[in-house]
Amino acid sequence: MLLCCRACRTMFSRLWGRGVRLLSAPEATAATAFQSPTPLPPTWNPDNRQDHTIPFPFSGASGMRAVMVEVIPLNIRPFTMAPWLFSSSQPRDYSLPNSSWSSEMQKLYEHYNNMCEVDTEGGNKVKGAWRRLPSYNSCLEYVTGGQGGSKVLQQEARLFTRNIEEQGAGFEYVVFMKKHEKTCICVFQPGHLLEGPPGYVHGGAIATMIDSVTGTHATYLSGLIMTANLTINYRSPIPLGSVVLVHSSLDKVEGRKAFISCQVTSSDGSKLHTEATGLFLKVDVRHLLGA
Ligand SMILES: CCCCCCCCCCCC(=O)SCCNC(=O)CCNC(=O)[C@H](O)C(C)(C)COP(=O)(O)OP(=O)(O)OC[C@H]1O[C@@H](n2cnc3c(N)ncnc32)[C@H](O)[C@@H]1OP(=O)(O)O
Repeated sequence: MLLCCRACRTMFSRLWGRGVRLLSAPEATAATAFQSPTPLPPTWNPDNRQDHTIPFPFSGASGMRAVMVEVIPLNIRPFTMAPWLFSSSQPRDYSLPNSSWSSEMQKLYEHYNNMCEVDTEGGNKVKGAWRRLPSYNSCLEYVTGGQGGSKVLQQEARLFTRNIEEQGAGFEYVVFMKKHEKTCICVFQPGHLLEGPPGYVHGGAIATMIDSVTGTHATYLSGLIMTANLTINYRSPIPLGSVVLVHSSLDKVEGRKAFISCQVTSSDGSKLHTEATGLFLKVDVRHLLGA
């Protein structure tokens, strides 16, 4: 971490005593040498090819004094760190269309969105079978899970799938839920940063999407949950930049356990890419906070 501006120094002061220390001059030199500019591999899309370099050493406004500090990993859980690290003002809904969405993605979004409940001019809601689930940091009003759950989710931390700033580069997706049938469908457009085999999506990125969609589904049905088990079979590769559907359906609930199955298919449903089953356990908020 480089203390180069007021924001960095503010964050540093918040983290001081929680696993952060100043580096000595030789240590700082070694750290900067280690982080020299590294070109990343070319991206999957020939039209989109560019060398990504990390500008370093930092060349900020003149007159600023940069200091290296080391962040020592401590047993600090992300939920307890979140309020200091993420402090933008208004939560943004990352599941709304943006300019990176292909026309197919947009079309599928509109298809499901047109079947969702809508607000009328009189302020009433007209019921549709489907509901669009807003992204992690703007979903509080819909979450089952009581006050404790709300407190955890009230923070503005983003699910990591929503942490790639460049639109279209990572996980572009929107989830819709059909509550009465206990199903969810996610329209997913994987971007070039998710590359695994050349031109195809990395299996870990597919697992991430499956966990996120089924986990979100379980959260809306049961409140706070954690994934206990996820079993995945990869049937056919997913081309980067394509649009696929992630189908999630609740199989059964047994006490704290929700069993959910999932299929990833091509957008017309004709090709099966991946199938999975997951077990989600309802947890107390204290479990997440490590109490
Ligand atoms: C609004 C949207 C925003 C929210 C949107 C969020 C979307 C993203 C969701 C991402 C979710 C994640 O990735 S969560 C991160 C990945 N997961 C984790 O890190 C979980 C780590 N594991 C744990 O914390 C724990 O092991 C738990 C919570 C899973 C279970 O612990 P526990 O609560 O103490 O339960 P325990 O007594 O052990 O077990 C209870 C019962 O479950 C069974 N059980 C427990 N684990 C397993 C297992 N792996 N496979 C089979 N069965 C199991 C036990 O046999 C027992 O059955 P019986 O004897 O009662 O019959």
